[in-house]
Amino acid sequence: MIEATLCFPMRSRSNGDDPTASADDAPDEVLLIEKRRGLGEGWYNGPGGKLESAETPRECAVRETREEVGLGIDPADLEKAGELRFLLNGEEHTFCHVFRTTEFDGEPAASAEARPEWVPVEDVPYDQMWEDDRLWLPTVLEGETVRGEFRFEAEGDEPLDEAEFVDHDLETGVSFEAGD
Ligand SMILES: COc1nc(N)nc2c1ncn2[C@H]1C[C@H](O)[C@@H](COP(=O)(O)OP(=O)(O)OP(=O)(O)O)O1
Repeated sequence: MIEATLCFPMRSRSNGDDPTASADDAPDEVLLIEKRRGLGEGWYNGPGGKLESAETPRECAVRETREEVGLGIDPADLEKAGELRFLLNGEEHTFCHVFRTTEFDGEPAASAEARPEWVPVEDVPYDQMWEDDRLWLPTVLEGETVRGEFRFEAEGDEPLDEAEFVDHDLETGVSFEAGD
């Protein structure tokens, strides 16, 4: 079983040029990446990746976001937003910790792994993303929490990103342990 993370940096569009903007404006843009290699290549997703040994999920989300798009994040500024279990042919394939943050340093920059893009939350390109994303990501981008199980079926040794999405269970408004 793979343990992995996804991180969704968010900002308010109006905090840029709009003189009437307030720091309290709700975040309405999310930083997505177009994945350039590996699992989910060519699709949009949040920055993220697999945990390295002895790394916590928060440390992984911080490291992957820095490596993929160059943003600096304090682990304490990550808000746990979800836990997703992906099953392939009935076996647990990936357990994914989802984080959201509005606190980060720097400007996103492309890397060998990812091309970053700020996207208004109403324009998230779900037709160019993992099929499960449209079920849980809107809730995460609204500031809520999710816990879900998503089941995929594949022929032979087909990888997860070529498998067929079959069904799911999803719970919203869940609580996570402090520090999770
Ligand atoms: C099955 O549905 C999925 N949906 C979404 N949105 N994201 C998923 C799904 N399955 C896996 N993922 C995420 C989890 C990780 O963030 C990435 C895959 O990461 P990758 O395998 O590329 O891991 P890295 O550590 O970055 O890769 P390297 O080994 O190349 O360093 O997809």
